[in-house]
Amino acid sequence: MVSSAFPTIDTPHGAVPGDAAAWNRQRRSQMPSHRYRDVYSRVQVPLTVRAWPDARLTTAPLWVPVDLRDGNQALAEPMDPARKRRFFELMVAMGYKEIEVGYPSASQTDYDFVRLIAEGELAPDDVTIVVFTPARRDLIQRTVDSIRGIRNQVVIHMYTATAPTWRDLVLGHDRAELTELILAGARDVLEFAGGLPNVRFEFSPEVFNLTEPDYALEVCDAVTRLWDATRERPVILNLPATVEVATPNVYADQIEYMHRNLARRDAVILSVHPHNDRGTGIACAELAVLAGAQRVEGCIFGNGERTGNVDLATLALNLHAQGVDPMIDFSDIDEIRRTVEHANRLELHPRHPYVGDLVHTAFSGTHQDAIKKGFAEHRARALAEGKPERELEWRVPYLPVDPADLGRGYEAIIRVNSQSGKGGIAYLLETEYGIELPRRFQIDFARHMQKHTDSSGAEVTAAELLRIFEDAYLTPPAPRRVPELTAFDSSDKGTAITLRTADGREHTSDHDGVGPAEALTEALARVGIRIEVLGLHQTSVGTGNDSDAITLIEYRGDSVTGWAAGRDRSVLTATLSAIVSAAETVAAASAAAVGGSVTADEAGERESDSDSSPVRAA
Ligand SMILES: CC(=O)SCCNC(=O)CCNC(=O)[C@H](O)C(C)(C)COP(=O)(O)OP(=O)(O)OC[C@H]1O[C@@H](n2cnc3c(N)ncnc32)[C@H](O)[C@@H]1OP(=O)(O)O
Ligand SMILES: CC(C)C(=O)C(=O)O
Repeated sequence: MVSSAFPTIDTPHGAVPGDAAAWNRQRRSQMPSHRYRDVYSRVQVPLTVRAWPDARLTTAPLWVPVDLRDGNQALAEPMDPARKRRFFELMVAMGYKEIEVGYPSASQTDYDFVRLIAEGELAPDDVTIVVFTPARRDLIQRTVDSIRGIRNQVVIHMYTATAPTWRDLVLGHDRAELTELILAGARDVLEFAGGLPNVRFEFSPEVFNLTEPDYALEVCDAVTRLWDATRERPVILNLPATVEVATPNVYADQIEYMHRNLARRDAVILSVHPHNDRGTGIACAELAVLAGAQRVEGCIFGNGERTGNVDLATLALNLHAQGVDPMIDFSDIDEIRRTVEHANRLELHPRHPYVGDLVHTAFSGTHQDAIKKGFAEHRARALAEGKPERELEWRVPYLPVDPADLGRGYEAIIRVNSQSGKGGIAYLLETEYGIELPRRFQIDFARHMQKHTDSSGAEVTAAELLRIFEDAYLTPPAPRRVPELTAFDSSDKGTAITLRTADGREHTSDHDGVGPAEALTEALARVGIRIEVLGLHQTSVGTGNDSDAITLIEYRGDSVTGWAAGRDRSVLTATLSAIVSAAETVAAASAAAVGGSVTADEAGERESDSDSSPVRAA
């Protein structure tokens, strides 16, 4: 219940409590939003019952990349022939079967590229070539000239804007006059290309999304009648959201309206062509397919006029990520990206869906922890089910798809900065160096890391992580206080240990019935350094002949608890080093403590010279 004494803020679903300042701000901002109510208002769609909200995407639509036409016309520097060719070959290799290759009447480069296809071996037989033209006789003729002799299936794609603002301001025609202009163009297309058996036709009422639905329907039906659309020679009706102006549900309604009401529906391939002005081009395309669209035009990674055409890569990989085969090969997404960036001379954003440099990377601790656990579960399930990891159902949290599906490795998945936690740190050391850290050690190490990242503010690479690990655990504090271990002889009968104290005296002791770690702690106790090893963990760094053993110990001294590590080719020496390193911290803490327990961190700075190891004999 909202108290009447308390200010409220209006929301789309009623008033909610809010503070007075927010309330005042909300009454009026400086934005002149009222200017946009009429010009770009959405059209009214006469649809009362809609099926699209309950529909599901179960198969890929027909994809038509228009990078070489719509994408190209949006570039500051349109593609040169070499770039066009490389891009075209990429699209063919990825599996696209229908490709809009240009606007042959617009430029010699576009014309020549179509001729190159017509005269050469560039396009495999099963690839349909689409050429684009306005409804102008001279330009239609030139377009048809460009495709002479081509062996491939061809689509001649004719367009004219049909929305009121375009009719009034750009073309200067009312509805009837514009219909006549369009039909004249359609007749020209028929006259020049109707007799070519490998040619089909496409019509786009440009700015369909701002065209009155009844007029869009009238024009489209008139065109399919004139072109005599049949199941054998279907006509493509492409309904563009040329400038995206409304929420995606409105576009879905518009498409469903056309889908239900078009004449010759079974002789029409219903196509959509969303742009991305509101940032919802993807949603428009997906909902349009739910609403009846069978074909989608767009650009790979979404180049195109203003904010771009709909991004075909994201659309396809969205399908992939929900278990539907996109029918296009994205298994080397970085190579695709390199070619697209080269052709367009535009870089992709690091957070671009599926392909950006950072889209498979987690910096934040809880995400890293979840990913690490997800990977561990994935590997364990692969072993348990005896299946290759690449074939298992994917359940790793925060990664909607397995980066390996896109040809990416796992190196970039976890990166460490001040937002990271123990999980990410452990993951990086394990994947880069093979060092496996026990959970309690991870917690301790994460504190060291946090100090480092808080003060530097920067990202930490795996190599820096290893150095911080070495400084924190492998390098004993200075000055040295623990007697030097000069002899360590272990046999079935027992262990003899010699320690040399600072005054040069040697202390030899025998230890029967205990392991090497316990023997050393006993020997240290005899020279006054009491240390208890609470836990001992073995791991290694590196692989094969280049690997070193690492021993991690959790210890308790008189006034200090903590972790220490030792590293050596031999497991025994690594273990003894870890104990001596712990003993150094205990001795330093005893020297420093005035009472109470201190942690290893508080016991003193560690020197960075790793040659200072006091273990000599083992
Ligand atoms: C939404 C889209 O992506 S549409 C595609 C847009 N792409 C491009 O424009 C790139 C290629 N375009 C070009 O190279 C040139 O604009 C050309 C060759 C097509 C035409 O050039 P020009 O003859 O110099 O005309 P210009 O571009 O200045 O103006 C367009 C004219 O065509 C008319 N027009 C525009 N679209 C169409 C159309 N689809 N059908 C018929 N006429 C049209 C305009 O009303 C204007 O007529 P006007 O001169 O009588 O006022
Ligand atoms: C004319 C069509 C296909 C177009 O490019 C657009 O509307 O953006």
